[in-house]
Amino acid sequence: MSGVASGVPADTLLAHVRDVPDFPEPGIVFKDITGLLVDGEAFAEAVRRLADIVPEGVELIAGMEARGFIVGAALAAHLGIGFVPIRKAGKLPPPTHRASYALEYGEAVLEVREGTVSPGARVLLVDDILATGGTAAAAADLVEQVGAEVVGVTFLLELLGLGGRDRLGGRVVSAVLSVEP
Ligand SMILES: O=P(O)(O)OC[C@H]1O[C@H](OP(=O)(O)OP(=O)(O)O)[C@H](O)[C@@H]1O
Ligand SMILES: Nc1ncnc2[nH]cnc12
Repeated sequence: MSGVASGVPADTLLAHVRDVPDFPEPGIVFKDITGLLVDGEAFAEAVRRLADIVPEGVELIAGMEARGFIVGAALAAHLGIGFVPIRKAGKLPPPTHRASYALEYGEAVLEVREGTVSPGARVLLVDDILATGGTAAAAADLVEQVGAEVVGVTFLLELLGLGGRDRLGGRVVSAVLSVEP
């Protein structure tokens, strides 16, 4: 499912990502992608670049609340395939499947509505940022709980040095951009 790579350098996209020190808590440098989303050309370029690195054979995209909805749904529409929201606890009516996880700042529970991911479906997980990998690992557990296959995990931005890839074990992991945290 490769798209045509454009000539826009990756650092042009990175220039739209703002560093916010000590947010949401002291010691965290928050990578704010709002500037990339609000610029139509940059957002479109980001979606094309995500499409370029989608593994072959993906049937469905699952995105993690909330920023994974933005990039995941845009990518799914670009590719013409379906999108499943993986939500934080308490947002979806029952019945749901659940998985708990820890992230760079705090802990949370993810849920997916029963019946939205079919057993055997070839699913690509999509999120904006890979940090410790806790969110993506929990989302992968959820998808596998229902008997579907995680064919890859794709991010807009990978924060290097936080062990995210290690946390995702032998999975196919790809990212459009990468930076030191
Ligand atoms: O690799 P990890 O350490 O798990 O961190 C990455 C996750 O953290 C952020 O989400 P956050 O939970 O802040 O929620 P949001 O998308 O609702 O802002 C980001 O959008 C990823 O989902
Ligand atoms: N440093 C960071 N910036 C933005 N989102 C994040 N999610 C986890 N770590 C993050």
